[in-house]
Amino acid sequence: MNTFDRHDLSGFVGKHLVYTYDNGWNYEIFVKNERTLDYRIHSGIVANRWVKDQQAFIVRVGESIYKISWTEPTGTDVSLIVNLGDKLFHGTIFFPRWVINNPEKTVCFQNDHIPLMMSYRDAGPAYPTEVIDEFATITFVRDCGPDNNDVIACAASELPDNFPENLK
Ligand SMILES: C=Cc1ccc(O)c(OC)c1
Repeated sequence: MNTFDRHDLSGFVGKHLVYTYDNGWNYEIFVKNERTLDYRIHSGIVANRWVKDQQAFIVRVGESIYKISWTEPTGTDVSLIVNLGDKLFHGTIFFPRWVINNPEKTVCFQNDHIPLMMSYRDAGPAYPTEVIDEFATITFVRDCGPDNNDVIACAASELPDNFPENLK
């Protein structure tokens, strides 16, 4: 039997993480509550995109291992494994073809453009999907408490040059 309580997300909710994928893409996530995340993207094909209050499935699959899965208004599907004990992370991103063709269309504060993103999603093309399956290294972790709206509050391009060192 498991020695951990799979329903206990208290070791994960409120965590603020920065991680770098092996392909060089740098991402930042805040686990806002048991069902919600905020994030911003520092580099990669959609650098400077940021999102608040994305609804997600968040589950515990090990003593300090969590999985987060969601589908976005753009039609992009994401599933992440966050292994806090080993500072190891794995992300699988399923990009619709239109995002690969025109990534700049998604670079915004998405919350201000939800109907537009859904219209892009519905216009497609969706296929063939581009699957990005990459490990990442967690470079920064801190606790910010649940439902904190100050953690992800601007685009990566609007942060001070010394981020994230200034947050430690
Ligand atoms: C497409 C969104 C997306 C992709 C990979 C990620 O690690 C992520 O973290 C918040 C978000």
